[in-house]
Amino acid sequence: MNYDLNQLSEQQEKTSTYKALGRLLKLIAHERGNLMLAMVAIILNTCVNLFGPFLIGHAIDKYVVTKQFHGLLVFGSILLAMYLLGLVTAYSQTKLMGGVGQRLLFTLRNAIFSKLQELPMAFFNNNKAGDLISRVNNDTDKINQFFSQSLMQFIGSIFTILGAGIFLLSINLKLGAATLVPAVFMLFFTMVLSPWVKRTNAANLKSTGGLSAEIQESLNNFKVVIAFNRRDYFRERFQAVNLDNYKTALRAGLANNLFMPVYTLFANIAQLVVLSYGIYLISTGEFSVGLLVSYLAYATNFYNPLRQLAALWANFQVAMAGWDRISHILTMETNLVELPATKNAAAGSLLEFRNVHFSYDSREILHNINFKMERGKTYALIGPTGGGKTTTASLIARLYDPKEGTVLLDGKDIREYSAEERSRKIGFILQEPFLFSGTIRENILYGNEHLKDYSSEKLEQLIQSTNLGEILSLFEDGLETKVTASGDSISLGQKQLIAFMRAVLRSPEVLILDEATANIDTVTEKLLGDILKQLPETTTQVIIAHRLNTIENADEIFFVNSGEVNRAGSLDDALAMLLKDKRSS
Ligand SMILES: Nc1ncnc2c1ncn2[C@@H]1O[C@H](COP(=O)(O)OP(=O)(O)OP(=O)(O)O)[C@@H](O)[C@H]1O
Repeated sequence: MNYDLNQLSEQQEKTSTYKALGRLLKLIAHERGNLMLAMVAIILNTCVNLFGPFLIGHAIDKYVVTKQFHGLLVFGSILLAMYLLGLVTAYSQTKLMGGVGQRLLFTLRNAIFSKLQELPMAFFNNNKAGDLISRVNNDTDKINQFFSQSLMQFIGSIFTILGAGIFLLSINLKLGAATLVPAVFMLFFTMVLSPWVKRTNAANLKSTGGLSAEIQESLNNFKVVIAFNRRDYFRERFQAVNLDNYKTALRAGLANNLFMPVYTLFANIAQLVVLSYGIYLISTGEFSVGLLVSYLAYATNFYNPLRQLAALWANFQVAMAGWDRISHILTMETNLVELPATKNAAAGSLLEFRNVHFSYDSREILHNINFKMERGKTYALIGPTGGGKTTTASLIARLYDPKEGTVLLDGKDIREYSAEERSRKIGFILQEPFLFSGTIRENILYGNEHLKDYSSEKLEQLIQSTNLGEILSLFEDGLETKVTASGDSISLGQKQLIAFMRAVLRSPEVLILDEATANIDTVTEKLLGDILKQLPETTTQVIIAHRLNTIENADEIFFVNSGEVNRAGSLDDALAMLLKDKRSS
């Protein structure tokens, strides 16, 4: 599956707007009641606006021309009541649709975020966090803006246009037809221009995503930026994407604002037609002054909402471009599907790689790998940098699936385990452990749901009984030690210690340590070694290490390099293999 969202957008640029709209409307299907109420409000509002000019024209011909001014008072009162109804209906529809828009925003953000939680590593390897943030924050808001501010105006405008059109044609067919001719040109102009408007808006949203990704990258790497004094480097990169964003925004602005002046021109031409043709008809006695006044108002009522539609149409195109970007995420599926469980798992090795091939992209990283790991034993993976150790460990933890072949856990294809079962069985301490802002206690509880209701005392007892007490005592405030966002308030070694406690407390059947002690002093490293020795006898350990002293107690050593995983025999053999590799490279 292709997980690159930006590449996908290019391939699917021609998605039909109406299909996309259909899918979006499904998301607010449960708001049917509110939508209907808002619709009633907008229809009432439209009727008020449409009948006003008719009543005024009628009053002029019947009471002003004949000088019966008492009737004007009655009509004035009716008009006032209608305008008040207009106020109430306009307020109601704004309030109702504001709610619908905000709830849609809420639902969309939840849906995208839950989808992001389901997607596999490959998705995150292919997309920048900043771009994803922009989709969750910015693109969803574009849709909210359309629904809460524009949709009802949109529908209201269409009703007003239809109503005014009917009045125009029914008052005088010839004059009505002449008045509507400019509208046909407007329709044609809109149809031709819309796809381009949507494209320019999509390019602008993509560029906003790129801008957000750039900011995120430079903020994440601020230490390197400062240490190398390369602020100018990121400044230049930022300026480049900012400039691109500025240009795409200008283009989108130009596209969005092109409708309005053109529509205004057509509306003015229509007024000219009404005036000149209308005066001609009065001179021939076919038309009255009152009717012409009403007629001018209806022509305005027809063309003003059309002009408003121009602005709303641009908002609609922006919202649809945003929705395209969001729906690409929502339609993504994880490629790590769960296979139906087979009944009889053949008992045997705890872990087995059977004819495994793996590549991230086109370059093969692991080629036809076969090995077994037994329960309760300790295995070491060694090899040169970039040799494929972390990749092998990632396949054991099913962060990825092999392109070919099978990884078996406890005799069963690893794909048959549910994500919960698998993560209960396998503990993984990553090269760069990630901590959440909060306390050590909260970080330890992450992934250890069964300990959630433990009191601090009970948790401390457990920590002592699993021999982790000495590690915890290295932190001044124990379990309550504060960890700030992304764990920058503590050292890398301390992070590894917390990740170590988190993994050991889960009592996994397989514990993978990927360079897990690389940043820890020798005394503490020995302490961790002692704790590992005291893990249940059935725990299988897979240790990835560059420092050979950390693996001297391993039962078996695998040498991972150039797509192969080979048994290294003794520690001396492993060292010889490493040296040979160094010399030949
Ligand atoms: N997400 C990824 N996308 C594309 N290629 C990757 C990715 N992760 C790793 N690789 C490539 O796969 C190869 C093996 O990487 P891996 O991290 O497994 O090596 P390693 O032996 O663990 O290295 P180290 O000792 O430096 O941690 C490397 O050439 C690396 O460039």
